[in-house]
Amino acid sequence: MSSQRPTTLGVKLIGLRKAFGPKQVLDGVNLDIPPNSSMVVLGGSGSGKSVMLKCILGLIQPDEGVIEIGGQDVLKMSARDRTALMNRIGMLFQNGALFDSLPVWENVCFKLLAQKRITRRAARDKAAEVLAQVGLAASVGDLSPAELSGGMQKRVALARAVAAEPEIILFDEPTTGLDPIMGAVIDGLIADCVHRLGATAISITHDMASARRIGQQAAMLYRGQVVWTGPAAQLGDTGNAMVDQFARGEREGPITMELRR
Ligand SMILES: Nc1ncnc2c1ncn2[C@@H]1O[C@H](COP(=O)(O)OP(=O)(O)OP(=O)(O)O)[C@@H](O)[C@H]1O
Repeated sequence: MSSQRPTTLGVKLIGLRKAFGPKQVLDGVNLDIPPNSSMVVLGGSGSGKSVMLKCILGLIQPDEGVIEIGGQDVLKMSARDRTALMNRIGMLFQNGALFDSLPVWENVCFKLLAQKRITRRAARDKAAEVLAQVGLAASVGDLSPAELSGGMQKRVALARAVAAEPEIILFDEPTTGLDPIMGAVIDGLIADCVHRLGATAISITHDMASARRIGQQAAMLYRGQVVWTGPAAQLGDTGNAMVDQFARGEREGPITMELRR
């Protein structure tokens, strides 16, 4: 994969709302992720982080609000234009979501093969090239995902997310379940891939070390809204009691008190 132009695609969410039944999960989310920047999104379990990513990806239709990608309102686009735009986005799903019925190389090139952008023979070579970028030997391409360790599965999932050279990449908890060293390795690979592609990145993580490694900016979702944005390097020392409590993992603070009510 050659080094690419920095993307011109940024993502802007304006007043995004989504309810499931009586549960208002997103309640007016505003967030601006400029082109070629990296944003990490924090928030408690069930705060709507994955729902937000799925809205951006077009997998969930929001009830209200605007999703602008590259300055265009995607909710008002024709289905065809939207599909073309979505093809410029890659996603690393929580738990990898690899297909055990396919060998690793087909997983890595799944999107390119499905869209007939590549022959099967070329896909094998492409998979070997992208696997090398995440530190895996070409021979791993012939294995089933079920034969791999958790860390290797995350590398394969990362390879799959970047194989089609997306301009926007969404990462949903890319290091959850890994030991701290493997987590740091995956963070390094994520940062390398995003940099090489010149991509815009949005990552969900519960790991503050990871957030500081992969994010320039951070945002915190709470009660369906973004309550803080700022430099990821400041996490734990932002001066915002809610964010600092969350980043430091402290039991006492505004978030606990609300839970006790
Ligand atoms: N398709 C769906 N149908 C109904 N409810 C849903 C659906 N998707 C998500 N939810 C609900 O929306 C809420 C937010 O879910 P979401 O997965 O976005 O949380 P999260 O912030 O990513 O949490 P975690 O950190 O635990 O992964 C949860 O209460 C969840 O049950």
